[in-house]
Amino acid sequence: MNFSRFISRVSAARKESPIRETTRIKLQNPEVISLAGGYPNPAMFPFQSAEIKTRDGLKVQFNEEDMKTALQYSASQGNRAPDLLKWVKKLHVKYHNPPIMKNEENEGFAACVSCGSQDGLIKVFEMLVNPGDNVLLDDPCYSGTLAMVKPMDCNLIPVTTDHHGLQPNSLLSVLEKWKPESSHDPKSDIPRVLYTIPNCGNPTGATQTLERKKEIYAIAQKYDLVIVEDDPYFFLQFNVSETPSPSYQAIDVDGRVIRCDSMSKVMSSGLRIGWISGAYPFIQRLILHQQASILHTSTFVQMTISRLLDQWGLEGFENHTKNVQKFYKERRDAMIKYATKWLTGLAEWAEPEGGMFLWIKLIGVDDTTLLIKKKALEKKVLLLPGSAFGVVEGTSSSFCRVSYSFATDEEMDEVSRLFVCSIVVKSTVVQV
Ligand SMILES: Cc1ncc(COP(=O)(O)O)c(CNc2cc3ccccc3n(O)c2=O)c1O
Repeated sequence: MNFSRFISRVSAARKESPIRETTRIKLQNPEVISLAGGYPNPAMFPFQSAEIKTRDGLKVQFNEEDMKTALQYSASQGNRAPDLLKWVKKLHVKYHNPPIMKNEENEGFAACVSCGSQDGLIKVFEMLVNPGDNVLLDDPCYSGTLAMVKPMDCNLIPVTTDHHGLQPNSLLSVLEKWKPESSHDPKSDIPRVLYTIPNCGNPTGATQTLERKKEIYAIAQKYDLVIVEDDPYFFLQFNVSETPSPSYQAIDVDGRVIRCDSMSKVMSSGLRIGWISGAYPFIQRLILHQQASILHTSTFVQMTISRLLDQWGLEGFENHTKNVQKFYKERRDAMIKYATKWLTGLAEWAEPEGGMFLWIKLIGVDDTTLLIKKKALEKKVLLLPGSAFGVVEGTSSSFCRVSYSFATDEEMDEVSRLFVCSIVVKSTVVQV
């Protein structure tokens, strides 16, 4: 892989901060007496100890000595002591077994902890995209990603999806405008980046089959694309009996996959823990970005997560994720029950295989925006119109996104009933 082909001008210009370099040296050589870094003295921190109880009766405890570490600056890449990065590697060996782990150190597997995958994702785009670039994305696309890339003055190219996610033929038809060999021409405007949500998509709930992932990966090899796989719902796949649908990282023999993971759906969304992983040449650029932006993700939060994982072990984490899968599957089933009860004949949908979202198409409604923002709201129903997820600004959408993660059965029943009222009122207006 020619990694430098993918690095933006801004990212290529980043250099290691001298201050952060001293942090790295000190962490790697604890015996060194350092007067270099501007570390505040922890004796002046007001917090002395902490204890967090878990639902399964465990305790994550921080004594006075622990707090000196937990409340102090730490390495930009992520905590090494105690070691969240160790856990990241263990989880990736278990769930993805990335082929690049066999590569030489300088092109092998690496990871950088971020404040949620959103923080990591915007840094990935800033690492890969120059103004004017052509960027390929799932369409519809997670609105949080659109908020990142739309201001970047690049040309966003939608790639059609269906209830199995990204369509390989759609990707091919978009790329046929270029010759694959154009990827060797630095002056060509051939796309270099494909962003996709491989499993339990937002907003569609779609999961790409392994066959599709292999087809798409082969296309990425042919046209020399980097695949940014944004996979915060990986652990929310409902096929709890089998192993989760493999990630792109699991089939990435070239080092062209940059993977975004999140703990938001399985551990906590407010603690803001995620990580970006992939080949070291990419992760190295992200670490430099962390040094220049947030310095590092909260040391205390990283230690909280790693200390719980130390107690759980991989088996305990697996048991927890199976509980999470079971919970969201039950919520999905309830949402389908009430949507079927109230919306049959008025709307259609594909049953999500995981995640938290149901993507509903209203029959006979060209664009749901006004219906959702006005009619539904008048009935005290708040949903998201499909237009919020369109790659191309102003695109109409017959869809709306429903999140079933929080609502009770009663709320789902009532929302579906009220939503029908707003649709029926709308269609009455149309008849008149
Ligand atoms: C595909 C995809 N990629 C990345 C992220 C960000 O995850 P994190 O930074 O690791 O927590 C997300 C989170 N999606 C949402 C978040 C959210 C937060 C408050 C209120 C509403 C929210 N709605 O609606 C969302 O869809 C996502 O779906």
